[in-house]
Amino acid sequence: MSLNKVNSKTDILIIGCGCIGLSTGIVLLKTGKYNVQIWSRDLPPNTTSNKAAALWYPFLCNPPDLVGKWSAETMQYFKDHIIGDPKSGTLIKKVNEIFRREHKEDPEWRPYVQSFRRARKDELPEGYVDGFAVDDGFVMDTDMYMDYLVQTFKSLGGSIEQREVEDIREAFVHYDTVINCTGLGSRELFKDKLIYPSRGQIIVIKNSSERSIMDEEDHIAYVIPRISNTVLGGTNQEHDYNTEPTKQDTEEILKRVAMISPRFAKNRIEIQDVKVGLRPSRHEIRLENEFFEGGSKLVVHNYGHGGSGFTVSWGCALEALRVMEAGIPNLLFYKKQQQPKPQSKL
Ligand SMILES: Cc1cc2nc3c(=O)[nH]c(=O)nc-3n(C[C@H](O)[C@H](O)[C@H](O)COP(=O)(O)OP(=O)(O)OC[C@H]3O[C@@H](n4cnc5c(N)ncnc54)[C@H](O)[C@@H]3O)c2cc1C
Ligand SMILES: CC(C)C(=O)C(=O)O
Repeated sequence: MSLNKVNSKTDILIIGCGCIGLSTGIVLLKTGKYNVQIWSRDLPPNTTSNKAAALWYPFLCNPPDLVGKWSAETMQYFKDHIIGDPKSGTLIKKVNEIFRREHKEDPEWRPYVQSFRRARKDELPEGYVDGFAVDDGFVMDTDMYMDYLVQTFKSLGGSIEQREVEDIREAFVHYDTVINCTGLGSRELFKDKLIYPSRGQIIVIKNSSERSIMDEEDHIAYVIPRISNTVLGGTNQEHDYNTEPTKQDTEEILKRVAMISPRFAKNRIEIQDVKVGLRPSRHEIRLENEFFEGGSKLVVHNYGHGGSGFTVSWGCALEALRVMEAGIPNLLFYKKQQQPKPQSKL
C-alpha cells in the first residue's frame, strides 16, 4: 500500500501561506521527492508575515536552545540561497540591541551565532551603557520577500489554493500527510488554546537608517532599515486581537524611538504607513508529528513562532522535513494494518 503518489512523488498538503508555510514548501520541493500544494485562507499580502518588520533577531520565541539552533541555520540558509538575490528584498544590516543597565549575560542564542559580539561604546546612544551586536544580521522588506517566497515556491512546481480549512478531515479526503503552518489559526483548527495573539504595531517611514537598533529592556523600541523605507516599532500586547492601528500606539512608538535614535524625533519623519500584526505566540514552537484516523493520517505541526518567524523559518522548515520523513514509515505501517485481511481459501 503506498501513499498518495503522482509521478512517483508523494503528495503533501501544507495549510498556511505565511513565511513558515512557504519556507517549508520550498524545502520539501527542493528534495525532488514531493508534490506540494498549499491551501490557505489568506494569501500574501494579507498574512501576519506581511505585517512584520522584519529582521533576523531571536525575539519572543522559545525554546531558547532550539530557537538558537534554528536561527543560526536560518542565517546560514539566507547567506547560501537568498541574500545574493536582489528580488528577495533582503539586505545585510548590522543589528544592535542596547541596554540602559549593564547586561552581564549574553543572549541564550549566543553559542549558535559566531558573529555575536558586545556593542562598542560608540554604538550606544546617550543613556545606554551596554549592548549586543551582530554585524552580519539582515533585514527584509517583508512584502517583497513574501512575494519572492511565493514566486520561488511556484517556480519549483508548488501550487497554491485560497481555501479555509474548518475541519482537518477535509484535508484527509485527498492527503495522507499534511503540514500545519496555520500560525494563530491552530487555536481554532487544532483547538490549541496554548497559542494566542501578541499584537504588534509598526510605523513605516520614508527616512533611511544605516543599522537596525533595538531596545527591548523595559518596553519595545526599534528602528529597522529596509530597501525602500524604514520600520519603527513596536508594541507587544498579549491576547489583544485588535488588528486596527491606534493613534495612541503610534505616538508612544515615536516617543520611545526618539530616545534610541533622536534623528527620528516626531517632527523629522515622513510616515508612509502604519501596520498591525498578531504574532502567533506560544510557550514554545510546536514542531512535531501527530497521527490521526488510527495512524493512517499524519499531521506535522510547525507553528507558534511568536516574534521570530522569519528568524527561524528555514531552520524550522528543515526540521519539519526531518520530522515528516521520520513519521512517514509509521504511516505506511498503520495503512498496511488497515488493509482488509485476505480471505483464507478453504
Ligand atoms: C509587528 C510585527 C513585527 C515582526 N517582526 C519580526 C521580525 O523582525 N523578525 C521575525 O523573525 N519575526 C517578526 N515578526 C513575527 C513574524 O511575523 C511571525 O512569527 C510570522 O509571520 C509567523 O509566520 P506564520 O507563517 O506562522 O504565520 P502567518 O503569517 O500568520 O501565516 C499563517 C497562514 O495560515 C493561514 N491559516 C490560518 N488558519 C487557517 C485555516 N483554518 N485554513 C486555511 N488557512 C489558514 C493564514 O491565512 C496564513 O496564510 C513580527 C511580527 C509582528 C506582528
Ligand atoms: C524585534 C522585532 C522587530 C520583532 O521581531 C517583533 O516586533 O516581533
